[in-house]
Amino acid sequence: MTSSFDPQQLNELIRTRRSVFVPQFEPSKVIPDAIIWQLLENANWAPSHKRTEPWRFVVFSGAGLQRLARLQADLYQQTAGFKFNPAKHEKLLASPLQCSHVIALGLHRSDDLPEIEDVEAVACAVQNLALSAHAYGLGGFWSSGGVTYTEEAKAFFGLGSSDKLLGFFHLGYVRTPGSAGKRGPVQDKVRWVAE
Ligand SMILES: Cc1cc2nc3c(=O)[nH]c(=O)nc-3n(C[C@H](O)[C@H](O)[C@H](O)COP(=O)(O)O)c2cc1C
Repeated sequence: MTSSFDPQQLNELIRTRRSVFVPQFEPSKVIPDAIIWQLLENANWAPSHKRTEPWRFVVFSGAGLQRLARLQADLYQQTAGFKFNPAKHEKLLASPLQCSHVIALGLHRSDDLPEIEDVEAVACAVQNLALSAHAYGLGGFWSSGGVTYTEEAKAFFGLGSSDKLLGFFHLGYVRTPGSAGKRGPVQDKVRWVAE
């Protein structure tokens, strides 16, 4: 079977995708929801063992970003204890408002698979989302900070007690591109057995 895709384009897309962080976003420039749906559709085409499709997304935009900011900051205040850091609290309040959209990344547990397979499938979905954002000329990054792994956050994102919140994908138009990426040689991570 011959492919109608250009592998060079895919190589370029994958290798030039960079995490673009909130201070690099164009403030107050909003991505059309139709594009966000394309990113979500591509995320939904990720593979999953037994087709459990464990990814669950909650999209925040407009006034929803303020709700997210308030929720994160309040939850952090309630759960941080002696580690409470006012600068972190301030950042949790401010950073969603500098994004076009923030997508909470949830994992819905399947009863008949090891948890790691659900995590793997959600990670595939998030990578589809990240590459799609890059293809549309958007910036974004996966954050697992803030309230990500707190039990208290789950209910707000429609997750049950055995489900997981894996973080947030922040999205915006790029004002300041990141520096070139860097990876160690793939040869150092591969063992090739041919005989
Ligand atoms: C599961 C996961 C969690 C991450 N969490 C954070 C985070 O909390 N804060 C952050 O600045 N970057 C986070 N990142 C982004 C990484 O810092 C980034 O991917 C890495 O530096 C490589 O850069 P690149 O994405 O431009 O190739 C996360 C990435 C992954 C895959």
